[in-house]
Amino acid sequence: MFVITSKEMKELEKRTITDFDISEEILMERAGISVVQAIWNEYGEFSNKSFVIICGSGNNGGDGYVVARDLLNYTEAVRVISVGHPTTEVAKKNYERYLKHGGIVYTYSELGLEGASKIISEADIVVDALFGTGLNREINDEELTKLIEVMNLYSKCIVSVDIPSGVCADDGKIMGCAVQADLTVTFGLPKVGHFLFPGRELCGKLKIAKIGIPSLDMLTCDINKELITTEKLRLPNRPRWSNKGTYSQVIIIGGSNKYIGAPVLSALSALRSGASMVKVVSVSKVCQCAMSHDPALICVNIGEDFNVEKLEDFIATVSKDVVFVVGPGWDTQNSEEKLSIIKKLLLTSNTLIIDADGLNVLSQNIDLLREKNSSKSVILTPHPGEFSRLTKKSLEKVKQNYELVHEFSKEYGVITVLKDATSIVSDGKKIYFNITGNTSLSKAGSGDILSGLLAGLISQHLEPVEAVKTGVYVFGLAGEMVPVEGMNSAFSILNYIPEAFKRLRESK
Ligand SMILES: NC(=O)C1=CN([C@@H]2O[C@H](COP(=O)(O)OP(=O)(O)OC[C@H]3O[C@@H](n4cnc5c(N)ncnc54)[C@H](OP(=O)(O)O)[C@@H]3O)[C@@H](O)[C@H]2O)[C@H](O)CC1
Ligand SMILES: [K+]
Repeated sequence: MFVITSKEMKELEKRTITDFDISEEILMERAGISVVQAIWNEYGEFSNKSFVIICGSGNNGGDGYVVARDLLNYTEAVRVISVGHPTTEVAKKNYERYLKHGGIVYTYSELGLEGASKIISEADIVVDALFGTGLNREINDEELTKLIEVMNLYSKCIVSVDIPSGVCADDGKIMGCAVQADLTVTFGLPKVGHFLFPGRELCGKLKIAKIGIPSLDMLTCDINKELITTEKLRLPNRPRWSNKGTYSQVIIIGGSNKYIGAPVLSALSALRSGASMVKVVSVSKVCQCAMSHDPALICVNIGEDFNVEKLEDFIATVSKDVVFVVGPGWDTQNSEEKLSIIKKLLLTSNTLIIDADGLNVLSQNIDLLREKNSSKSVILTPHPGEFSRLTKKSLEKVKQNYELVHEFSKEYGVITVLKDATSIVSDGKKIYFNITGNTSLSKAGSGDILSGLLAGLISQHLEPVEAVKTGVYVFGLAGEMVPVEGMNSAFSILNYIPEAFKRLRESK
């Protein structure tokens, strides 16, 4: 499903109006009616319910007046609190129509905070039509801030029109203060702010209503952002005649005497996601740990401690058809030598996933990525801390920064997975958001599982970007399958990976 910014939404709206002769009025009418329908579907019939609609001065408020008018068809218990007189032609029209239908409007300036609080607390459902995609600055007006606080404090239930007022549609950030909705009904296509935190949390349940905007193909509009959903995801093809040689080997280079388990988690995850042969190349203790967990793993022991020559010798023997994962549990000692290993791996034509300390080492010389073999796919799987080191930008600046993920991937010719509660993937062309998962994944070791899972999918010949999309989605699903959220070790997530794949296969 495509995801858009407020600017893109305005462009789609404009083309719908000019190229398809569907007026702004029709769009607003349909937007308002779709909110009423969504409320009915969610909360049941209206005869025993009371409503208050908080309308701002723009078209979001205009939608609110349509909602109010349509609700009058079902109940008399409808009130509007207007915050500023409607300023656009269509909003004005719908304000007038509501009045003509006998609708009651209180102005916030006359009611004051106390009066507004009373009306809000008495209503069963508060419809938030204060600001939508037109919010263009921080809300710093004291009276507005107080109103939003009162809505959050006293409402029994809030339904936001398009987006919770105060949430920036383009990045999900709170612009001073914001409404916490129970249900949000958006129009046409979801906006980025619906999927990035805190906006994602403030939406409550999200419904996407069709209001008559033609498809992107018809509008000849190129949108480069998508939400990862099951329909388009690819799964590996495993022909019945295949044998272990049909698939690529997965080779995990990582682990240290400090972090013994990380590469083992990665390796076990690769097996769970379908890899046929997984090697762990590491120090003795890691190899022992790997063997004790699964004798089917193949270990290449480089000695008691990190040994660059032995690693180089091993890499020289590796055939073409391999997926490398470098970094889980590596630690950052001997970073110069480790950097030289990454350089060697970048020169092979095999797919390379760089994770964890592999990324921390790489951040000392990011330009190494420019030397990669041109036919090669490189995947980086940073969490925000690692991405901050890679880009030399503050954590604040990189968190959820989908444009940066996009630019970085384009600049270095890599696929980047910025892992977070909403993960962001880019191959430098498109941007994908993944929203599966929960806090069962917020655990040490879960990143190692993801890198192994991606390697397992690529070993079964999925295109790297397809593997990444499927991988992050399935990884999230596996996290959601933990019986009690958060009460788990990362290790237990491994058990849910096959089941998560099954669920994805069945849902297609
Ligand atoms: N896009 C579509 O296809 C459709 C959209 N609809 C609805 O329209 C809104 C967007 O409407 P718009 O009029 O562009 O914007 P808003 O209603 O969200 O807000 C604009 C008004 O708010 C003022 N504003 C903005 N930021 C602040 C702030 N921080 N503090 C105070 N006031 C603020 C702004 O004032 P200006 O001074 O900047 O002019 C405007 O007065 C969309 O979200 C949908 O709900 C359609 O009806 C259906 C089709
Ligand atoms: K709103």
